[in-house]
Amino acid sequence: MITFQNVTKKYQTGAQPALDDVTLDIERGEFVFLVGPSGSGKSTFLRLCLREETATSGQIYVLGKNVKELSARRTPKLRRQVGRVFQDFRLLEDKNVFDNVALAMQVIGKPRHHIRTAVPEALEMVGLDGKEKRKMTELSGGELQRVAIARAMVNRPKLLLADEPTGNLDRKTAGGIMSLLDRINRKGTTVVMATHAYDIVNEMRKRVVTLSDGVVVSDQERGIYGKGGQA
Ligand SMILES: Nc1ncnc2c1ncn2[C@@H]1O[C@H](COP(=O)(O)OP(=O)(O)OP(=O)(O)O)[C@@H](O)[C@H]1O
Repeated sequence: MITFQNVTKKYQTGAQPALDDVTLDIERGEFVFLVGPSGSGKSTFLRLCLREETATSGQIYVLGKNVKELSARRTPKLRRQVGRVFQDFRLLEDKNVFDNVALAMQVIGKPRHHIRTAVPEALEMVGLDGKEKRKMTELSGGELQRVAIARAMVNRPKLLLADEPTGNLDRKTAGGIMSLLDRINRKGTTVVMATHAYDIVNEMRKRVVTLSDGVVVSDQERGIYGKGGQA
């Protein structure tokens, strides 16, 4: 699903590489936590997967495609096949719940009748059925993240990349979001989640890849992080 072969990423301004000779395989169906201190390279890893940044050296394969060799025309196609969730939700404030999710289908030209059935299904999956008309200002943080997850999943991607998706949520709300991501994974979507939240990582007992200064320092099945774990 994702393969990094000896990937190094140096930003122009940085003296140290953000990722330094990273080799990693993520298989179809896995749930992987990417952990490590601030600045260890987690977001860089996720951005490289979608060619938002290009590797300085090494090879990256995502969904069977060599990311470096993708033409400008094919890059958007890859991005459309990958769902994404962020700490700050990135929703459109002036649109309601339905429209925020529908937009992900409209931009890729899905027909209106398909949107009319797929959006309510996605909202039901995240537990927001009945809230289609709500504005973003009328939702809690947890609900906003559920809208963002519905938007990420409405086109049924095989891969979901989540960058600190619980960072703005309290512990209990974060737990609800993690149950939802777990359910999405169990239905077959590969999930890669960058996080600092050691309590969540330790509870979930999934694969944990730990980065430190751009280097993979550990990779554990059913791993733990912080307090008794790595990093
Ligand atoms: N656009 C950029 N230009 C220059 N340097 C960058 C850029 N983005 C990230 N870096 C640097 O690359 C390194 C890795 O950053 P990255 O954002 O990938 O880390 P992170 O583990 O996601 O951190 P955080 O947990 O704080 O989000 C850091 O030293 C950072 O300062």
